[in-house]
Amino acid sequence: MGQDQSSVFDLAAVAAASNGGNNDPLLPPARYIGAPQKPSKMPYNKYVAYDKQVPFDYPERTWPGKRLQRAPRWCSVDLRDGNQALVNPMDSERKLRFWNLLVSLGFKEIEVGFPSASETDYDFIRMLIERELIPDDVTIVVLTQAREHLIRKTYECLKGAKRAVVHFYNSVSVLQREVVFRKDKAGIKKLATDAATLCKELEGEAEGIDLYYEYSPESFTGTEPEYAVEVCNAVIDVIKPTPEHPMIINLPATVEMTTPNVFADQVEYMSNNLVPRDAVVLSLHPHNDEGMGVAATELAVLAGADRVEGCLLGNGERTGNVDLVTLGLNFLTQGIDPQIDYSNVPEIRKTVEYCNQLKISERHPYAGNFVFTAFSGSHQDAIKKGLEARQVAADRAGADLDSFVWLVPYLPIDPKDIGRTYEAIIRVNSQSGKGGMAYLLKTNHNLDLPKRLQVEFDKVVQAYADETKKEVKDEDIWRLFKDEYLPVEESGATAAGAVVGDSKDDSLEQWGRLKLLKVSVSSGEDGSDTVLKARILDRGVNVGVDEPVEREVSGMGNGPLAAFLNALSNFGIEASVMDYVEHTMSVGTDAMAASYVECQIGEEEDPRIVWGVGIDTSIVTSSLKAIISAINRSER
Ligand SMILES: CC(=O)SCCNC(=O)CCNC(=O)[C@H](O)C(C)(C)COP(=O)(O)OP(=O)(O)OC[C@H]1O[C@@H](n2cnc3c(N)ncnc32)[C@H](O)[C@@H]1OP(=O)(O)O
Ligand SMILES: CC(C)C(=O)C(=O)O
Ligand SMILES: [Mg+2]
Repeated sequence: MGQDQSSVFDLAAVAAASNGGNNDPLLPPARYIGAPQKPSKMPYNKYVAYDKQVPFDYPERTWPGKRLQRAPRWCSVDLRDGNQALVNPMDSERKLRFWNLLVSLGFKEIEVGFPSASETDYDFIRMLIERELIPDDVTIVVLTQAREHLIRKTYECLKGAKRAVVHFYNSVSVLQREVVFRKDKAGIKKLATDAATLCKELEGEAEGIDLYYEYSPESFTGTEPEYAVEVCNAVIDVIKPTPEHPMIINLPATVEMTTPNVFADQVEYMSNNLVPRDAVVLSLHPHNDEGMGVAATELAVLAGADRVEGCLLGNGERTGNVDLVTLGLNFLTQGIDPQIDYSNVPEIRKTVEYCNQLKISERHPYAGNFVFTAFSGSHQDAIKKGLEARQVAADRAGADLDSFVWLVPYLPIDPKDIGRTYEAIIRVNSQSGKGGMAYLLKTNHNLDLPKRLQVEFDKVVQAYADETKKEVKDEDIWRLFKDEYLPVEESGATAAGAVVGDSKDDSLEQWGRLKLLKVSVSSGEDGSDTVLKARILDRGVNVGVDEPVEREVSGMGNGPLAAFLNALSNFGIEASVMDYVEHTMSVGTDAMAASYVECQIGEEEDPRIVWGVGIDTSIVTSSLKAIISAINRSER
């Protein structure tokens, strides 16, 4: 170790002794409700606040006032950093599959491996070069430590490539200088400049290759930014990039150890102090140790970074490299072209999971199974209303719905834009409300239930959800709905003259006293009243026990509904219609209609308010069936 500082552990111990360095005893107590929180047994005194390890402030920062305006240059490091983090590193078949995916998505810079580290990496890169699998507009990047034999091997591997970036790195952090390299600042800087000098010397062996360089002050986040500038500028001085032939200075958050605002300050400081800045592509290589990789990257882009390295769906060392899919789609949702084609996220996910032999989480942004699914009632209600309002607004504007502006509560992106569907947007469980069930009935069964009917049927669904304690699938909702509202057909038979639209489902118990078999409607003699004749099966109140009887009844009224209610008085049933809604369910000659009636049934002093539903090819018949449905339900 050099003489320019005492041990990092001594400094840390001093800071830790003062409560990690940042606990402020003078802060007023936090406001709270109820009992105060108790001190935990967590060993916080072991840890040292970031700015006590590497003091840094940058009041000149300008990034907080900036906004994202264009996509950075993207570089995938899946085949190198992602690969080195896998339980089973990719074989050449998997690497090639990943490579093909990256090329097809539009990546123009791809780090293809660490050729001096393994034969697999070396051979894979040779295969790409020799089989001419690298499109002219794609640049490969190869990584090497700043060590002579590894650099030499790297150049050997590149022979025959058209264009390549040699990426060399060495750690420069306070901790690694002391514990890994056991060198002082000057010694670490020399490691970097020696590597740069060797690279320049080896250029003779890289004849015919359009060669570029990338240097990473590894563990940048644990490094004094002033020192990182000193090392990077020394490397730049050796490489001598120009604006026409720039080099990449890549700032790795090898370990994420600060809040994103501090990282952005560090990056802006670097951006302002690298010389000559216009010959440098300033790059980020964020990891996600504290779960803020995406946030840190976005702020650091505001702070001046030109380029971002990461992995698809966030694979990578420990908690991963920053997720390029999330980043790209975050740009998209800000109205900025990500310049990478993420229009088929399920396909990307399939390939990434296959190649990495690792599964992503159900909640993974944009790609997880549940990210377009709402279980909770108020979310479902808002999504349903939002989708409907958007449709209305697009129709009003005469615009194509697929390209119409996307504003839907709880859905930051149109699932269709990334190859996902609406199918699973709304799923129902005990946390759901009427909106979810209504959405599924509308989307999957063309039934647009009136609001009060939704409220009524929701109680049935809710009771089922509470009883089963499971998700209520669309097929469950449909069975519950049929069982509740639609008269059940006798198993295996269709009664003579039966009207269509009855539910046939052998698994449902048959119930319901009345069944409409046939109906005819005509005008009365003076043309003012409607005369209705109906054949009705009366199975008795105790269905399956009482003997069924078929009865012909007739009635008159100022319309089919009134005439039918009048006819039903023959069964001693008193009913009146309070609300009536109908709609067609499909178009064409065999179009079906759905009717919903809210009926008051029974004595005036003790009436029951129930909804009934009818489905038929004839609107009139569907409305009569809806009345039968309501009456049957009132007696159930
Ligand atoms: C943050 C990152 O992701 S960096 C990339 C890390 N990726 C990988 O390591 C994957 C591939 N690496 C490997 O397979 C191996 O490390 C190899 C083949 C490259 C090198 O293997 P080895 O030489 O056997 O060993 P190892 O990696 O342990 O080397 C450690 C030595 O290199 C030095 N070293 C480590 N990194 C660097 C570097 N970037 N530049 C210069 N020296 C370095 C260490 O200080 C240590 O030196 P010492 O032996 O004098 O103590
Ligand atoms: C080699 C460097 C760029 C790296 O992967 C890291 O620091 O995380
Ligand atoms: Mg890394």
